[in-house]
Amino acid sequence: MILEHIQSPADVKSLEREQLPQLCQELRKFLVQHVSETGGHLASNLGAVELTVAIHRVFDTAVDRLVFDVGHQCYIHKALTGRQELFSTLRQFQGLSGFPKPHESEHDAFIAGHASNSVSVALGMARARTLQNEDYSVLALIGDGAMTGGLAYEGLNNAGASGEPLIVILNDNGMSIAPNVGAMPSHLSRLRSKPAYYHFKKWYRSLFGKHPMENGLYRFNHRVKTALKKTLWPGSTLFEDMGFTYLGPIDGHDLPRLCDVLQWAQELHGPVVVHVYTVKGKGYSFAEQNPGKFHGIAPFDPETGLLKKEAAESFSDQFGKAMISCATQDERVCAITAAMAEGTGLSEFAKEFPQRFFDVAIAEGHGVSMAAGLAAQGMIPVFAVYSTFLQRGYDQLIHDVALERLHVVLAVDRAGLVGADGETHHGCFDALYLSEIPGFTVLCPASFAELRTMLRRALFEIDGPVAVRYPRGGEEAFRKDCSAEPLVRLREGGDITLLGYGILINQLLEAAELLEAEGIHAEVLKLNQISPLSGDLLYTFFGERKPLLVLEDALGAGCVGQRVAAILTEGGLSPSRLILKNMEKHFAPEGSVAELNHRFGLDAAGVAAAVQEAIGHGQ
Ligand SMILES: Cc1ncc(C[n+]2csc(CCOP(=O)(O)OP(=O)(O)O)c2C)c(N)n1
Ligand SMILES: CC(=O)[C@@H](O)[C@H](O)COP(=O)(O)O
Ligand SMILES: [Mg+2]
Repeated sequence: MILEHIQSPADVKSLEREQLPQLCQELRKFLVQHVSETGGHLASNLGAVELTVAIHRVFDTAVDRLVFDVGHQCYIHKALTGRQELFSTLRQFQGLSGFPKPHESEHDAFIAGHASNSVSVALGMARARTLQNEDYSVLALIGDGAMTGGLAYEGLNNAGASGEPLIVILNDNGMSIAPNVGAMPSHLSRLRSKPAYYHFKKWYRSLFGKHPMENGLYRFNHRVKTALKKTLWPGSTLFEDMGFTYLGPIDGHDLPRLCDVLQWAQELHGPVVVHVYTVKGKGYSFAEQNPGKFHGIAPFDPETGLLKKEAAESFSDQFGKAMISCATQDERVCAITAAMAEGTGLSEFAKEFPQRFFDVAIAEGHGVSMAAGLAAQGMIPVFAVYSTFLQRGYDQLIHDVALERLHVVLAVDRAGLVGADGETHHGCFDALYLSEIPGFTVLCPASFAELRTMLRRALFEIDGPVAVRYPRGGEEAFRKDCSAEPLVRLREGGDITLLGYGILINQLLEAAELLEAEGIHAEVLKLNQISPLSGDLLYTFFGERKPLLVLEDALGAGCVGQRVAAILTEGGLSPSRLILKNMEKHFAPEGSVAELNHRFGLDAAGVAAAVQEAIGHGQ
């Protein structure tokens, strides 16, 4: 066994070249074994094994800066940088994160989770290095999916022209989570089919010995050749036009070649794109055959590739079905996804209504603006998007949608705590930022039936922009009936009001039971619409002044609880005591949703304890 002796990248460097294929084989086995137990992002990591080993052979990530894009492909890097023994805790509460985390290791240069920012971050680091007169390499490792995001082009545009030494490694496997879409993937696939130029470059370079950049003639020729090529050769790549030296395409599973090319890229001492093509899921047949399923997978049996526990029906599944029914009824209904068709439950819709389904790639801002355009011309666009990724479209929501009160519907999936993906992926902001935008109606179903009803209301009854926000996963214990009213009383009680929205209502109902056993009678109110909040409606429910607890899996500042309390105070009905149970100013880490709710005191026990502390037993 080689892998068990790898404690740091220095151990990778000290291996003989002949030992490297075995290391790669062991790494793949290690990945499959661990991810099958914990769940995680398997396919992308399997495809990046040789590439990561090559990076550690050529660079020193304790000094050189390796910026991962998205970061879901960092597992091999973690295994090679002293974190192998933590893999049994991968993506668990207080365990090893599934994404790069600078606080975990000096080898993790930057945090990651959201796509397409790596080139910008790397350019910032490269500029800092130059300003500080230091000498190290900066690398951005970006996939072809992440390369469809607009932010990547802002970075490339700036980096290519800057002349800063910076290496962008483009790991092109033809896949986002699903097959990649759009013009850029087509450009890349054309490049993949034309490796001849790279071979010529390689041969020409070999004429100048081991370190051609040290040869003045080579350096001069390189500059002349680049200039001539830009002027005369119309087939140059987008990257070259942007000011990068383009090296590729290179077989990303050919380790010796990868090492040579990375060395070469380092010596070029300018903006370089290394275009590597890989196979997503490489080396594990189930993942190679079905890279989408193994992109991010729950625990599975490594022998059969089957999930250990079949996933229960989710809000996303229900949303997908409801969308088919709405689109059947009304030809104006369209669906938009930003590379998350499967995750948002839209795969069947895409098959049934291919003309009215738009995958815009990893481009949430564009998705919002395109929805605005569709709405402006009389269609009913529904943009299904994870809460966390919608953050990328905040300006477009205000500028392109809200100012003209366009009827754009947002299906905000993964609202609230999401679990194992951790701080970069929780949807703890949308309830605040959507409610802030004038004219937005924000609906919060707590059951499948409510999701169906609210989606219909959003599409066919409510004017202007509407968001329907619902959580990751399935229904909980809440009574599965459905209420369309903006505010509903679920339980009577004279000692305190417990107010919540979405599935957190389950914790409130459970807390009310716990409190009842202690002799505290809690009323439970459920907000179905968190914006706009009607004073008149609130006043009818809060006629009698008593303590109020508001439960939210959102940040504290600007939360619904604060807004409700302000409205009540304005109406002279301020609660006798206000208890806001939310995440205050904390980013939640990874962990199961139940563990995280417990950590922040948002579970039934936490709510009951807060009530008891605030109003005591003697009520
Ligand atoms: C802004 C943003 N939108 C969506 C996602 C969800 N997402 C995570 S990985 C991924 C596909 C990335 O494809 P690629 O960069 O090619 O990496 P691969 O998985 O193929 O290695 C998507 C859409 C995200 N992380 N960030
Ligand atoms: C890395 C990434 O951003 C996605 O793969 C994300 O992890 C998907 O999350 P779900 O598992 O909730 O679909
Ligand atoms: Mg890809």
